[in-house]
Amino acid sequence: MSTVTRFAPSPTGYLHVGGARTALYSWLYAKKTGGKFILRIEDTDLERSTQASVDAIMDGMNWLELDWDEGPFYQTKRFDLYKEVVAQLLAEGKAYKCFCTPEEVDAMREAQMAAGEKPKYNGMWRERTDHPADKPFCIRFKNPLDGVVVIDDMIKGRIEVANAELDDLVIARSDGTPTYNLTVVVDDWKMGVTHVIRGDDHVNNTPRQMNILAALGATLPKYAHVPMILGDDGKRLSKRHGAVGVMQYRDNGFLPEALLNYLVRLGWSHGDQEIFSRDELVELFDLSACNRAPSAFNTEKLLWLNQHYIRTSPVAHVAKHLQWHVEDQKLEISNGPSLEQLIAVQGERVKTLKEMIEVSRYFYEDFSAFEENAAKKHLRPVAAEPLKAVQAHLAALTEWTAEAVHAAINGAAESLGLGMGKVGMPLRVAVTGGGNSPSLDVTLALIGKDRCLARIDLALAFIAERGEAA
Ligand SMILES: Nc1ncnc2c1ncn2[C@@H]1O[C@H](COP(=O)(O)OP(=O)(O)OP(=O)(O)O)[C@@H](O)[C@H]1O
Repeated sequence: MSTVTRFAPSPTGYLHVGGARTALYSWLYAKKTGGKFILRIEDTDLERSTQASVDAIMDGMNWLELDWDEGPFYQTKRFDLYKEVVAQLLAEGKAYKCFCTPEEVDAMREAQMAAGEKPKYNGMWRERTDHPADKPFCIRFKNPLDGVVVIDDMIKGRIEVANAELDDLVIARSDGTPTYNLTVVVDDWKMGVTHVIRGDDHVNNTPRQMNILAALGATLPKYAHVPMILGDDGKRLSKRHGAVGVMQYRDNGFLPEALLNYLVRLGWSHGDQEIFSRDELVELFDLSACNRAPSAFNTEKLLWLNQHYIRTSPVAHVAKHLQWHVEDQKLEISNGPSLEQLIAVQGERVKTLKEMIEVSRYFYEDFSAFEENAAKKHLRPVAAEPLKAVQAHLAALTEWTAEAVHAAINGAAESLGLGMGKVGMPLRVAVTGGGNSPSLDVTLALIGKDRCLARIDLALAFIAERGEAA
């Protein structure tokens, strides 16, 4: 039987990294075993679910290239099926009508708590047949009274839960709508899910769901409960706790493979290997090697991985993702270096694609002011002579290449008997506006001759003005 896994988010916001990692593990397991990965939208909470959230979740999955083989299936479109299953359980005596009012259920719980007992529905309507004709009712599942449910969890190992701990779960509300555990059970069953890989926030639901599946005569799937990713506050990341959405990482300049590599390692390891290509992951990923403990998000490591992928990925691929930031930051790049050229000079120097564009504007745009600290330090009156000399050497060049620029800077320094630094730093501030840039020869070559000469004029004017003011 081939593997079927699923990712089943509730569309109540964007896809955050906790959900994304759980989706990734389900996706990897399906790919690894040559099976199918299903996307199911658990949208039965009508008040909180929105189509915009469904779109945001799919955007996140698309960006991470977690492609689904089937779906998205919407639970709200499957109510007839759920109702049929509830009716079947009722007809077979595996579920029953409960006429308790919410007040009665509350009173029952309060009395149990006052007596020091664990609050639990006491099954008072389980065997009754004296059903009132005109009172609303919900439908409860007849949970077995004895025995234990054993979850042979692929990550957590064996978990045993006594049936005595589980009460008779409501599977349909008094308005006839099915409840969460019922819809999940029906879908996992009808969709032929063989492996339920989900966050361990669901582990308490599992024995209840297994009992309902057994009552339906369904083959039980295998379960793998993935530990939570925790936020800085030590609580599980969730939309309600302001977790960062996957697309925010795109906006912040991360490559999808860096986030994917980071997420897979956060909770799974293969020896001490840190870098995994997608193909390697499909080959090596193994649920039994997942951590049992929760993990905390570490941005430093993600940045390190991002830098690695910026440096080592095919330049055309990085350029494709960089283009998004060009547009996002509204940079006009037609009259400057190509993105491939930019990546070649800045790739080693930045940690994110966003930063790459932020620090590269001078290649494409003139600036109206020099960075204050850099100018204070390097555009002083003593810099005027070296700047004039280097400008003359540069102006005389007949070809504008990094080598020629290099020779011109050297020539200017030698003519004045100065070290390279005395010429180089003022020149850098003059042409880039600040004190940080890739190597000067390459930088000037990419900025272009006319722009460089004009910017040196501006720097000289700035120095002159400064001299007068002093
Ligand atoms: N912090 C987390 N770490 C790992 N997995 C998570 C985390 N939060 C949710 N998941 C898993 O992601 C999947 C989708 O969950 P869901 O759509 O309910 O997201 P959610 O963030 O938990 O929602 P909400 O914030 O509304 O509680 C489930 O399998 C869930 O267990």
